[in-house]
Amino acid sequence: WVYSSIHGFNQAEIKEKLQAFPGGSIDLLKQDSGIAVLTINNPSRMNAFSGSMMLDLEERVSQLENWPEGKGIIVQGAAETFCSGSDLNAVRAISNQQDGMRMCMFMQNALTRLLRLPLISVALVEGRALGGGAELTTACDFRLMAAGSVIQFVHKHMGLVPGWGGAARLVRLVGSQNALKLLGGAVKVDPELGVDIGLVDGILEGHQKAEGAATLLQQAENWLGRYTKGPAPVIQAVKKVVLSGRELPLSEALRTEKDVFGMVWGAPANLEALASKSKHK
Ligand SMILES: CCCC(=O)SCCNC(=O)CCNC(=O)[C@H](O)C(C)(C)COP(=O)(O)OP(=O)(O)OC[C@H]1O[C@@H](n2cnc3c(N)ncnc32)[C@H](O)[C@@H]1OP(=O)(O)O
Repeated sequence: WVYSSIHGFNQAEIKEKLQAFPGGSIDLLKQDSGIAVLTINNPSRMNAFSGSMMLDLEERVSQLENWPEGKGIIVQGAAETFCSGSDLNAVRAISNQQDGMRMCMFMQNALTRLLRLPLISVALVEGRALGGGAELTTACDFRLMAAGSVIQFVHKHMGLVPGWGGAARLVRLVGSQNALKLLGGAVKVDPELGVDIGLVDGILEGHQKAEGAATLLQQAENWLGRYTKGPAPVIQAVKKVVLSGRELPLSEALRTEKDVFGMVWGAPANLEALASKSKHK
């Protein structure tokens, strides 16, 4: 948690406020494969985040934090587009300083917890990821874009900067020079530019209607499958050591790595591998 009561954050207050802006949902499907699909679902507003969807998001993240069999997660938008950011109707209604700060802290908490899940996460971007939608993509470990899609930090055009943690994460992903260009120019990032600057990890074939053709979700599941093959405790351990390396100072990250190593050492997957005398040719 980035913010708690010691930072003057009153979660109950903002939850009550957000509840007053209903519409849409965040849907979670946990699959037997250990891959969950989280869908941003508000098609009549291009999957913009209503207040109740912000609350839903936090609830879904809590459910994923308690999923021992989980290995990966794909975040997608409903109806062939990703997410157009915050719902501008809600934004207008809470445009005062105090509510804005509370919403910002609430969303930073939720998205930080999403990124810190012990699951390998992928944002599957089809259509547009705008404003807060672009920020959401940075709260995943990887981003895959369908041909013709766009990620755009449109905040400057709204007289804003990112507030859901998107700027801090973007700098870590693409470096400060590229982040400054993307935010300062509100640049439309297409899949090719995304790959060039290291924001995007793969480009998916356009949505194919032909019978037998893989859907974008299937393509994303296949892509993620390379990294989630194996027992859940091992995949979760992989995510934990990378996360600590990414977020913590070196000595702390090393101590965390030792603790995580202690959890997999001598555990069933390790003993099975030793017994099978596997060769890594
Ligand atoms: C810290 C967070 C910062 C933020 O996220 S600020 C919000 C940033 N996002 C935006 O400003 C997006 C504004 N919307 C647009 O640019 C366009 O609607 C967009 C997404 C390019 C789609 O354009 P079109 O394909 O022409 O479709 P359209 O404009 O007719 O939209 C269809 C319906 O969706 C609605 N919509 C789209 N984005 C929304 C949003 N963010 N909040 C609330 N409603 C939104 C839009 O008003 C329209 O509704 P209606 O059919 O007129 O009732």
